[in-house]
Amino acid sequence: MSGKSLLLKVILLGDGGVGKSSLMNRYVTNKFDSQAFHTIGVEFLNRDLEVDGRFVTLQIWDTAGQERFKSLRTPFYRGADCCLLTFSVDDRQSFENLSNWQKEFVYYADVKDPEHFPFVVLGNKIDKLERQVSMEEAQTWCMENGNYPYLETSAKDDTNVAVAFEEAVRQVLAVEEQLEHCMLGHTIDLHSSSKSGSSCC
Ligand SMILES: Nc1nc2c(ncn2[C@@H]2O[C@H](COP(=O)(O)OP(=O)(O)OP(=O)(O)O)[C@@H](O)[C@H]2O)c(=O)[nH]1
Ligand SMILES: [Mg+2]
Repeated sequence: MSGKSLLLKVILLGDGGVGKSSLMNRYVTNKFDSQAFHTIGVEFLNRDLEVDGRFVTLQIWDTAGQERFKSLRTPFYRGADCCLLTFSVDDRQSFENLSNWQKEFVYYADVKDPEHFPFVVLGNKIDKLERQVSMEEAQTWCMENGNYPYLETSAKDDTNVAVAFEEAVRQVLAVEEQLEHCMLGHTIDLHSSSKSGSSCC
């Protein structure tokens, strides 16, 4: 199955101004705009990549973080394979709002099994000297809220941007593999007289 290209939808959520559009644009067009405008509603861009031998078309959905655009962004959460919860390391409030973003996503995307949904947390703008959130604090939040991967990025300097999107793909593939494994377990179970089939689901 490694020959087929997989279409994955990943969605960037987080407060207005944390750098979601800048991360997407850096990754897809390798450009950075220091005077970027706030996003209104949603925008998306595609990029093809290969991760661990799998060919993937990543459809990156960039949403408007400002509260007044809530009704324009939430209809687009459904069908997302991965959610990138983004904050800015120089903006404490954007870090404290991560839980709200997570809840908003789970609700509007109608995620059936939130505990196993692949979230990845990004602390952006690490090029800035005046930090308000330490790496340790962000890592602790990730551990306590679902053991999510945490990556520190800079869209400006192109630090860890590709790594972040690749990690999103890895998280989705890992969940997919687990599901395949479970389904295989059930198949074996149906034809087996013993009750020793897989019970991972
Ligand atoms: N220093 C620095 N500035 C950044 C970085 N990423 C984004 N910015 C700047 O931060 C501002 C906001 O960036 P955006 O990408 O528009 O933020 P956003 O999260 O898309 O904001 P909304 O569309 O309102 O939700 C812009 O002026 C960017 O140039 C970064 O890594 N480092
Ligand atoms: Mg934006």
